[in-house]
Amino acid sequence: MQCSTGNSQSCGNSNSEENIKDDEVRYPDGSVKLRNPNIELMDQDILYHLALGSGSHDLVEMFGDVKFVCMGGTPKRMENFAHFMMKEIGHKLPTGTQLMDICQYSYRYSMYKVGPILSVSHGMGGPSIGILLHEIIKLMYHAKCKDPIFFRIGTCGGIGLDGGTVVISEDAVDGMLNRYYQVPILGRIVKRPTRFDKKLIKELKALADPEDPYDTVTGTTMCADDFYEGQGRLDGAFCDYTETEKMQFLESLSANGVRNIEMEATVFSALTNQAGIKAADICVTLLDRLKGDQVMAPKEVLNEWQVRPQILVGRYIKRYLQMKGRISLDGHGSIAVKSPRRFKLVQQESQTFD
Ligand SMILES: O=P(O)(O)O[C@@H]1C[C@H](O)[C@@H](CO)O1
Ligand SMILES: O=c1cc[nH]c(=O)[nH]1
Repeated sequence: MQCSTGNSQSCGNSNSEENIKDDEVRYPDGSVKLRNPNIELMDQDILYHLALGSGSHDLVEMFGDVKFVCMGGTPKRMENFAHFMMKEIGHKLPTGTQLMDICQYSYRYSMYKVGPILSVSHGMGGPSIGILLHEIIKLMYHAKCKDPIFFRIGTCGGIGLDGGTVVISEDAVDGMLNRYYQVPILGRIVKRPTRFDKKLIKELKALADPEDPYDTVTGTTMCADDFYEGQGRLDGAFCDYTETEKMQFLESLSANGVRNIEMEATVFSALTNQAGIKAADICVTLLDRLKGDQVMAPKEVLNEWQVRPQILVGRYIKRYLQMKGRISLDGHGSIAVKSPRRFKLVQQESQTFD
């Protein structure tokens, strides 16, 4: 297997774009521009799977202040993340109100809003996150959100990494190690390059605390279309390969820089890249796939591990808001500003938080 370069030639399709121009995806004030001329000609746009619409809801009023869109597979994780962020940024709900699932009547996805943070579940696999991304990107457009940043906070299988390790994706490849997301459109295969924001990756990595009782690493993420055979497991309902073949495959992934396997990275990186939206995928490993297939860690351990990507993203968001003067520097909740000097260095190094 070879990693393709992911440029328009190797993708072999005119829809793969190397450089997306700013004015194609942003209005001068930074608000999201859609690369679909049909939408602005429509009387209203029904965001069917979110149970929201541009005709039925005042989307600017409801979502205009959103800066961070955080997504992960399960409704419970995203509800917990919303509560966690509420404490972190000291967000107070109006008296007598509580956090509500904004999309409860979609019966598809769950969505919570905490100030400038949206916390949304995406279900399992490419098609599910793909539909969500279309509608969330359109939501950003209708709400006139400015330069939003997207995070996926997920789980994965590690390649040569212990359970509980946090992996920040540098690249996303499919099960053939192609650096593109391939989708049939009007009877043609369209290949969209997968690309994460390098600066964002660097900033996140720098926010890993040496005192964290787990490792935070970066590397290539393989995105599979299946949990079992698609990830070379021996324990699916079917298996037509040997353990030796499985191990050869996993070793070849490792040799190609793949550090984890999950099921959304290609779609997530390709569609955010297509929309000109900065994005990062941060997952915790639930096991080392070089040592087994079954997820055996006890529920309490898995629950603790799942929080680790949230802590990293929480640090990023909190520090962003602190730098923007939107929350106080002495901070709230459990993510203390342990090392302001280090944060300053991160900023100087990457000239971020613009
Ligand atoms: O974000 P989550 O934990 O849902 O992502 C991974 C990839 C699949 O959707 C799922 C498989 O168990 O977990
Ligand atoms: O092995 C794993 C664990 C979580 N999610 C995956 O897709 N694979």
